[in-house]
Amino acid sequence: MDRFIIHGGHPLRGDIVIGGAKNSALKLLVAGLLTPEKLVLDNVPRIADIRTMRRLLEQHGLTVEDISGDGGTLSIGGEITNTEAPYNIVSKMRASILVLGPLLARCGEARVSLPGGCAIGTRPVDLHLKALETLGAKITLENGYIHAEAPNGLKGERVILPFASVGATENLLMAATLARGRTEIVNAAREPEIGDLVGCLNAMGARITGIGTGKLVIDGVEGLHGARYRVMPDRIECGTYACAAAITGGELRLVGGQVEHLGAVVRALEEAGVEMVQEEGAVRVQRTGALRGVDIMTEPYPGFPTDMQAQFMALLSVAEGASMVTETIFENRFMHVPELNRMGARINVHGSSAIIRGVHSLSGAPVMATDLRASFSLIIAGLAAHGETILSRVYHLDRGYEAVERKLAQCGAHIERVSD
Ligand SMILES: CC(=O)N[C@H]1[C@@H](OP(=O)(O)OP(=O)(O)OC[C@H]2O[C@@H](n3ccc(=O)[nH]c3=O)[C@H](O)[C@@H]2O)O[C@H](CO)[C@@H](O)[C@@H]1O
Ligand SMILES: C=C(OP(=O)(O)O)C(=O)O
Repeated sequence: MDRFIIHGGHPLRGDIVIGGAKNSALKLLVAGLLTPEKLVLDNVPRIADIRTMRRLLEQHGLTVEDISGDGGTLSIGGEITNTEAPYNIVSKMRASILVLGPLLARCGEARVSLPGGCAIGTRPVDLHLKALETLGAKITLENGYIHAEAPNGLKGERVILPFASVGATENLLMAATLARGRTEIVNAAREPEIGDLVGCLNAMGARITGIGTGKLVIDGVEGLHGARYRVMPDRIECGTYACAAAITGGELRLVGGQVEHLGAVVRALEEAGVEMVQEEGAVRVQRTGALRGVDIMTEPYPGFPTDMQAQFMALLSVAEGASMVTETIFENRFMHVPELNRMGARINVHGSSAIIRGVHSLSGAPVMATDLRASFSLIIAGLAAHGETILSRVYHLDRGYEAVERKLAQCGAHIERVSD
C-alpha cells in the first residue's frame, strides 16, 4: 500500500493543470451503454475510478479503447452481452449503480448489485428505484441484487424527486432518453456534471431541455448514435488545489479551471481571505491577507459542495477565529476531524456540525486517509504543517485525483509517494 511523505511549510507557486471531472466522466462512460455506435470521450481523467468503470463496461460486453494511448481519450462501443453488474465491482465504486437505467432502457432488464453503504454514509438508492418504477419498471430485490424489468420498454412520466439526488437524476435521465414519450424530472439536481451529461446525451441524439434548472424535460427517441464529447474540467479538483495554495500562502494558476462552476466555494474562500480570479483559460488563486474563520453549510449545487467540505475545513483549521462547518448531505463525513486534530487542529463535532477554533500552526504526524476528499484534506494540512506528515491508505486518493504528487511537487511542495 502506498503512502505519501510530506514536509510542510513550502508555499505553492506555479501552474497546475485541472483534469477532466471524475463525477462527469464516470457518467459519460456509462452513457456509452445507450448506443451500439462509438462514443468518444476526450479529457478523461487517469484515475482508479475510471479504470473500474472501464472494467464494468467491458464485462457488460462493450469495448473500451484507449485512443490517445495515455488514457485521456477513450472510445466506447459494441453490443451489450451481459446485463448483470456484479457485487465485486459495484461494492468498490458506487457510481456503478448508474448502469441500471441505461441497461434497462436498452435491454429491457438488468441485475445490479445493491451498492450498500460506504465510509461517508448509508447512501440508499431508493430514489433511483422509485423513479425507474414510475417509468414502468418492475423492480425486485433478491440476494443483494436489484432486478429490474421492463420487457415492453419504459414510458415517459412526470417524476418528482423528493430530494435533488445527483445519481437518481442521472439514472433517470439516461433511462428516459429511450423511453416512449415525454419524461419530466421535477426537482432535478443542478450540479454542472448533470449539464455535462445532458450535453453529451444531446450530442448522441437525445432530446433534453432544461440544463442547469431544477426541471429537465426529456422527449424519448428510438435510438441514440455515436458522438465525440469533451469531459468538463473537475471543479472539485480546482477547489481542492485552491485550498492547498491558500493554506501555504502561495499563488497558483489552475489551468482549465472555471470559477463559474465553483459557486459557493468562491464566496466562502473570499470570506476566508482568498481571492480566485478567472483569467483566460485559468483561475488564479492567492491569499489577500490573513486567513479568517467562516461558517459554511454543505448543500446541493449551487450551494457549498459536500465534496469540498473536508479540504475547506483543513484550511479553516489555521484561520483566525472560529468557524462552523455543517454537513447536510452525508451523515458521516467528518472522519478527517480526528486526523486533523492529531496534527494540532482544534475541532469539535456536535451532530452534523463541526466547530473549528483556528490554531496558529499545525504539526506533522502519521495520519490515515479514510475516503477520497478526507485524504486530500490531510495533504492540505500536511503542506502547511511543521515537520513530516505520513499519509497512509493513499488508494482512497488515487480513486479521484490524478498525479497528485507530481502536480504538487512541480509547484514547490515537498511530497513523495512511497510504496511498501
Ligand atoms: C460519482 C458521483 O457523482 N458522486 C457524487 C454524487 O453522489 P450521489 O449521486 O451518490 O449523491 P446524491 O445526490 O444521490 O446523494 C445525496 C444524498 O441523498 C441521499 N440519497 C440519494 C439517493 C437515493 O436514492 N436515496 C437517498 O437517500 C444520499 O444518501 C445522500 O445523503 O453527488 C454527491 C452530492 O453532490 C457527491 O458528494 C458525490 O461525489
Ligand atoms: C463521494 C465522492 O464520490 P463517490 O460518490 O464516487 O463516492 C466524491 O467524489 O467525493
